[in-house]
Amino acid sequence: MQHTHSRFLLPHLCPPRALAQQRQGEKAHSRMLARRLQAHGSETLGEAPLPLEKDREEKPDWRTELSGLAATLRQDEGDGADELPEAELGVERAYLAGVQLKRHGNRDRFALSITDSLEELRRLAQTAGLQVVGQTFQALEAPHPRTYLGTGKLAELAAELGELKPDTVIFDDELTPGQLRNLEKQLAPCRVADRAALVIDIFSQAAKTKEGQLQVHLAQLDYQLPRLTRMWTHLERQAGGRTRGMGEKQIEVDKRLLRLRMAQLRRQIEEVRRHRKQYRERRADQLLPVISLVGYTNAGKSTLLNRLTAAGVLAEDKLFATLDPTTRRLSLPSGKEVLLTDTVGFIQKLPTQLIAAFQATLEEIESSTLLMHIVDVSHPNAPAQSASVLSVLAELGVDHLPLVTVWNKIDAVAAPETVRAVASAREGDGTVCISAATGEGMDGMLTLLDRYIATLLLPVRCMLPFSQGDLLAELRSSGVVTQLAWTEHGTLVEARVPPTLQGRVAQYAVEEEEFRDILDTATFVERPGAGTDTSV
Ligand SMILES: Nc1nc2c(ncn2[C@@H]2O[C@H](COP(=O)(O)OP(=O)(O)OP(=O)(O)O)[C@@H](O)[C@H]2O)c(=O)[nH]1
Ligand SMILES: [Mg+2]
Repeated sequence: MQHTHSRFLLPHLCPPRALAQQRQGEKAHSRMLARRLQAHGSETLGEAPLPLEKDREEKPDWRTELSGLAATLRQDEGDGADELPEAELGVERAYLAGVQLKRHGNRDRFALSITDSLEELRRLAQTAGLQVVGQTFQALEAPHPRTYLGTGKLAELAAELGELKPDTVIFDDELTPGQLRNLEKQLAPCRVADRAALVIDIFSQAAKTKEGQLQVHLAQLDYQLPRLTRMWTHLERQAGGRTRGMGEKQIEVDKRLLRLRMAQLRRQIEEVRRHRKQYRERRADQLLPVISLVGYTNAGKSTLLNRLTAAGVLAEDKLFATLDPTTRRLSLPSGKEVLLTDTVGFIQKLPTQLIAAFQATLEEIESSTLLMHIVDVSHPNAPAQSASVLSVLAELGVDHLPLVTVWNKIDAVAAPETVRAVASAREGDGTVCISAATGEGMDGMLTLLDRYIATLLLPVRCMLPFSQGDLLAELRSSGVVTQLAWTEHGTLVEARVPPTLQGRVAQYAVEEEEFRDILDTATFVERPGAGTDTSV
């Protein structure tokens, strides 16, 4: 069961393999020391010493050193080269394979072309630290149910793999457990992985918070559960098929253990969430409207959060740079304060295990007042990326939330004027064009947010006792107060407020008619001006 404890699904990042790499490294280091000793005329040439922990601490990048050493050894001594192939030094070579669907239904009008999808897979592979050595695809009505590719194409692929000798072949779609088993048999010794495992591994590398790590671990186990059988085929091979029963029994035991572990993880996630929620509820700014930044991975969500709030979130040209949500306060031009949340990016063919595992994080999105859909308009596949974000939002059941579309990276498009014209002609309020990198378009975008937020707030009319001064202050800060009057019984308020605040003033609510009556007799009345200013 060691595979279930590993942090990664792809073999290149598994601890056992890392260990093997380390051992290889140590051997090489020993050989280097031995050769140095030889060069310096020492007589001690027996068992060369292993590098001490201390040595390694002083040279944190000992692998880089080893790569150089491996090259030297290859030149110097033929035998050394066999023991230190590139893969053993941390660079795993991968080959990519995909299927181009011959017929797209209307739903897939915006689906990525196979070349673009493979290009994206290449970027994913690189993000995971793999070196891509080649790629291929086949046009099919649908992936072959047993082998993903057709028989002829598979033979071709096997021959190509024989030539290029990559460590792993990665398929562009999630393979069924059956496809995975068959492909492993036919493509051995090359290992077989799929897009889902790759994305889950990248998430695993990126998760920083406890909750994020638990969620990724859950996704890994969920992915492994139906695929467990393959881990035990060696038992059957060893005994020429006679121990078949034993292997199967073991699988059952493993599956049960895995399910138990998953249940435990779910409980832990729930626990962490409860803590976070309690903490959040104690924060006063919980009552502010929440705007969530959603969008395709690498669209520029974190860059925008950083520009607007100096959040200092890591933003880089890398897929899935952000995994754990970050929230910051933001003042809109009207003076209204909102919370802006940066979320995990989406990708086409998002593994279902991840959607399930990230349900907790995505509930954050669910409780948003407004979504801001950030699109990298400079990307050649922007329409396809947009469409897949919208379909993931629908899959998550949050497509009912109001959404503002923001076309980012306008600085990087060839014809910005044309793009701007298309944007402003779009339905509804149009689409704002910005550059999170240069700051262009920020004012227009913030004004639009102000307008949206004002319309999204719910109307309330209430009579607050004088003892509820704090609540009145909250109404002013997170809502838009439209009328205010002082009476001998308390403060009469008409305002538009975020849904969270509406519940809290409900007990002081007054009907419109009653409101008018009290207003007529009020001693002092203020009309701050609807929707424009809250500084009453
Ligand atoms: N030219 C240009 N580049 C930008 C702009 N905004 C972001 N970028 C770059 O795009 C890359 C991705 O930006 P991020 O902010 O990390 O993107 P993200 O949406 O948070 O990505 P994930 O967290 O990976 O989902 C970085 O290299 C940014 O510097 C922009 O307006 N113009
Ligand atoms: Mg990010």
